Amino acid sequence: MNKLFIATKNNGKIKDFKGLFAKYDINIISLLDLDDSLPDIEETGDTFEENAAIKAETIVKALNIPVLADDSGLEVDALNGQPGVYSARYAGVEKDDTANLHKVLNELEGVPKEERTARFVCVLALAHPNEPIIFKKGTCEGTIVENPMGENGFGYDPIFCPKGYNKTMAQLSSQEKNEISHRRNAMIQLENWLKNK
Ligand SMILES: O=c1nc[nH]c2c1ncn2[C@H]1C[C@H](O)[C@@H](COP(=O)(O)OP(=O)(O)OP(=O)(O)O)O1
Ligand SMILES: [Mg+2]
Repeated sequence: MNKLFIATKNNGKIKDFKGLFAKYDINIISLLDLDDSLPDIEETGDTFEENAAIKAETIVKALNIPVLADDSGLEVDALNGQPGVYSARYAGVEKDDTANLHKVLNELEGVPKEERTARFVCVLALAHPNEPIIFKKGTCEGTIVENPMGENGFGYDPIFCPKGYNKTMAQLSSQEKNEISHRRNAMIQLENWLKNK
């Protein structure tokens, strides 16, 4: 079976990718499968593309294998696109999903439903040793609800209602999320690019 290394430590992303890659019979491996010999990767970029490139290229250099990386986040229109690239550390502490989503809800207190539009963004970077890196982007439009609902998914899923749905992303099954998500839409772009290469 073919293997693909994804430069992430996020279990939620890994679960999404396992679903998205299932039809290809590709075995997903990630930073969670390595011992702690690699230092933590600092995401110092100002854009999703920069951070995705940092993650992918760091691991290509370390392991000399092809690597896929995902940098993603939530853009809230009433907050001028915040938390954006800072989504994982919006409330200050790195990767505290609950604190992060409550900060968004607090910032949006009193903002009426029609002004609570937002989107998830996912930039995938595919890097090979000695080849140019490629980027593909996917989005998923929706609105921010008033109270967290649902237990599935990760991150901001409990407060994000995808357009055309009456429930949050965390109330969808992982299969349903994978039919509409920003990650899936970026994957479609990547698949099309690889097919026509
Ligand atoms: O499908 C999603 N459903 C809900 N929330 C999501 C999703 N996709 C990204 N997000 C949020 C989580 C985190 O707050 C930030 C990603 O930050 P980001 O740096 O790309 O990922 P991360 O630090 O969790 O893992 P890693 O860098 O090891 O891949 O956006
Ligand atoms: Mg990160």
